Amino acid sequence: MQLKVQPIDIKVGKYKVILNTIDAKELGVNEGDRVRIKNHETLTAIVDFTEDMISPGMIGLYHEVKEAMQREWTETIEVFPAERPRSTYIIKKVMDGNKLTQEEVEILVKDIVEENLSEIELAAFLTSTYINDMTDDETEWLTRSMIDTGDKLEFDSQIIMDKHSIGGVPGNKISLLIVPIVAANGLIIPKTSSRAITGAGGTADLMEILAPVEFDADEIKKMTEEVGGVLVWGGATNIAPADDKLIKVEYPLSIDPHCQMLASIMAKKGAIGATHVVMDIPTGPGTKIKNVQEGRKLARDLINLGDRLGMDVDCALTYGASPVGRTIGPALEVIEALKVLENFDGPNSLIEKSASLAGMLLEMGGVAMKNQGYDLAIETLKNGKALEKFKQIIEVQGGNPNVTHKDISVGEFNKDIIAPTNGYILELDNKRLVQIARLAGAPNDKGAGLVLHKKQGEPIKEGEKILTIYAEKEAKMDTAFQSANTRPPFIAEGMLLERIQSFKEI
Ligand SMILES: O=P(O)(O)OC[C@H]1O[C@H](OP(=O)(O)O)[C@H](O)[C@@H]1O
Ligand SMILES: Nc1ccnc(=O)[nH]1
Repeated sequence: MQLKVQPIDIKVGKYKVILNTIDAKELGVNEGDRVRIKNHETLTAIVDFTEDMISPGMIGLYHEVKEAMQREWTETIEVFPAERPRSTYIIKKVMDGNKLTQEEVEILVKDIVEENLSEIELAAFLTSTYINDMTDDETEWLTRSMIDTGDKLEFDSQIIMDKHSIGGVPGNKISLLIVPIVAANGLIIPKTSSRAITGAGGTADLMEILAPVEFDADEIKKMTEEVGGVLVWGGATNIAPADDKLIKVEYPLSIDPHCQMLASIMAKKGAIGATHVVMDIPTGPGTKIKNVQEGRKLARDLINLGDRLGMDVDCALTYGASPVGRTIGPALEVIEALKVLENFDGPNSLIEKSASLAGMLLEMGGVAMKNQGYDLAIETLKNGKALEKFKQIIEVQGGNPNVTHKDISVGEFNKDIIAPTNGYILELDNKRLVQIARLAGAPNDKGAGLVLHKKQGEPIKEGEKILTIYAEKEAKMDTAFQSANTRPPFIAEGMLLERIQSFKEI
C-alpha cells in the first residue's frame, strides 16, 4: 500500500508508525502488528491505530522511524504487512514455562536492544520470567548476551572493584559513601547504577542531583582513570543496553524477576570488567528477599554466576525490614549521605552498613587486612578522605565539587504524619513508604520524599511527628498525605488497625 508520509516528532523509544484504522484494515494489520517499509528492508515498525489523528492515505512516522529514513527520504512510501520477529515466539515459549536455547536467548536480547519488541511483548517476557524463572544456564546466556550487545571497558589495572545492591529497601543511599571510600584507598571502582526500579530513588537518581550521570563507555574509562571511581547511570551508556530497556517495563509493574535481577546486575559488572564485587542483599519483610534462607540462596546464585563470568563475588545479607537511615527520595537521601561525608553525622544504620560493605571491598582489593576493612572505612569517612574523593568524582563528572548538604533543595510543600497514640513503632512498612514517596513525586521530582522521625522500636507520644512528607507539587503532596493518613506506613502499639462492623449504621 502506497501512503503519504507525515512525520510526527515524538520520541517513543521504538520504531513505530501510526495508521488510520481504514488503511490498517485494508492492509490487514492489527494494532501491535509490524509493517515493513519498502527501501528499508531491515526497517520494520510496530503499528499504532488512530481514527482521526492521521487521515486515510497517510502514515505517521514517529521520531525514530523518521530518523532512520532520513537518508532515503521520500514523500510517499510503500508499506507491507511484516512477520512478527522470532522473539515473539520465543517469549511465548517462556510463557509456557519451556526452556530456551542459547541461540534463542541471543535472538531475544538482540531484538530487545534493537527496539524490535513492543512494551506489551516485553511485559509478557518479564512477567513470564517472574512466574517461571530461568535456569542457571539461561541466566548466564542472558547475562552474556546483555554484555555482548553493548560496549565493554578494559582497564590496565588487574583489579577492578564494584558494588551493587539488589535494591528493595528504601533509603539505600550507601553507594554514595562506599564508592568514595573505596576509591580514596587507591582502588578502582567504575560504578554504574540503575534508576529506581521498585523504590523511590535509585543511586543514579540520587547522584544526578550532584553531577551529570549520562556518559558513554570511553568517558567512564577516562574519568575512572583520572579519579579512581565514578557513579554513573547504566541506562545512559551503551553498557549492557538491554538492561535499561527491561527496567523501563519493570518499573511500572514494580517487579524485578529473579533471573532478570541477576542478569541486570551482573551484566553491568561484567561489561566494566569487574574482578571483585560486593553484593548487598537487603533481607526482611517488605523487601525483595523475605528471609535469610532466600537471601542465602540468592547469594549462592550470584556467586555462581560471578564464577561463570570470572568474577569474585562476596555477598552481604543486610537488614532490610526498615529503611536505611531516615530519608527516602533523591534530594533528602543526598542530604543525609553528604552529612555523613562532611561531618560524620548521620544515622547508625547508614554509617554501619556503608562501612561494613566498603570494608569488605577494601579487604577483597587487598588494601586492608582481614577483619580490618570496616575500621579503615570508618577512618576514611572520619578523616575527610572520602569527602575529598567524592568531590573529585563530582567534579570529574561535571558537577560542582564545593556543594554541601545545605545547597540541596527539597520540595517546598511538606506535611507531618502524627502519632495516633502513645506507645512504640512496632513496624515500618517498606512498600507503603515507597508508595507514599512515589505519590509525593519521587523519584522524578527530586525534592519529593519522606523524612522518618521515628523508626522501628522507637517510643512515640500521641501527637508527635512520625514522618514528614515532602513534595514539589501541592497536588502530589495532598494525594500522598491523604494516602498516608488513610493507610499509615507504620503500625504503632495500641493502634486500631481496622474497624469491621457487624451491622450497617442506622
Ligand atoms: O529501586 P530498587 O529496586 O529498590 O533498587 C534499585 C537500586 O538498587 C541498585 O543500587 P546501587 O546502584 O547498587 O546503589 C540499583 O543500581 C538501583 O539504584
Ligand atoms: N534488577 C536490578 C536490581 C538492582 N540493580 C540493578 O541494576 N538491577
